[in-house]
Amino acid sequence: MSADRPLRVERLYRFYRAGEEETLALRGVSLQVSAGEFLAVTGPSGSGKTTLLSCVAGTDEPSGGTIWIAGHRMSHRPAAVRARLRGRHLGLVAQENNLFDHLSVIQNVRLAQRLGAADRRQVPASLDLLDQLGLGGRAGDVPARLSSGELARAGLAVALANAPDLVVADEPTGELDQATEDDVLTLLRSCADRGTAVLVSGHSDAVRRTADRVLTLADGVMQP
Ligand SMILES: Nc1ncnc2c1ncn2[C@@H]1O[C@H](COP(=O)(O)OP(=O)(O)OP(=O)(O)O)[C@@H](O)[C@H]1O
Repeated sequence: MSADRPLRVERLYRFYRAGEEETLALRGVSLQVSAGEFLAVTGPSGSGKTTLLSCVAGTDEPSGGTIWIAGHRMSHRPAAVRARLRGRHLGLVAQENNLFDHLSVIQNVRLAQRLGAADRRQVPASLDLLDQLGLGGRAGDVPARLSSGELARAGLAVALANAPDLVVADEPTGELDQATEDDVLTLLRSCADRGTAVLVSGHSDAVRRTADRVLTLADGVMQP
């Protein structure tokens, strides 16, 4: 087991307590994603997918277990350390768009690059990245002028702004029409084909078909 795999999750637990009520959302989940691999996590509503991906992204803290991102421990670290690791190693694809409305597409990408503080030599030129995603002609437009497909691409450009080791997308295709869903999955697939590790949650057959490997969560437990 290599220490510098883009993602390693070991025996992850997450309890939620709300008053008297306790929910065990993750019960000893382990998984790994290799460079260039597209892993889909599927499972019924409430099975723990969002909880798992939030812990991986460091926006939530697990109750037990360990998460390693590109050889760095993400779990049980202060929020500021998790945010720094997220900026350097992770690209997050948000369900709602992750763009600032008053900035153009290219300004959004450049802002993500300034905040991410990744190794500058690895960071793609912002316009090259937009060209790769078919958005070169939209660089100067604000999000309100983009179609839903272009918005999804622009969100992905922000996620890829710092050449992340791992892209995490929680149900990225949830609200999208079929053509835009196919578009987003094709782009995530090509990220994996260029060597990035990709972790996606989702229900659809298209997500399952696009992935190299599909794992199923049920009631917080990864199914064999
Ligand atoms: N902040 C919270 N407080 C209390 N319980 C929570 C919280 N977040 C999630 N849960 C519970 O944890 C379990 C897993 O939820 P989670 O959102 O991770 O599932 P999911 O598989 O992503 O569902 P969906 O497909 O509907 O998004 C559920 O029982 C949910 O009610």
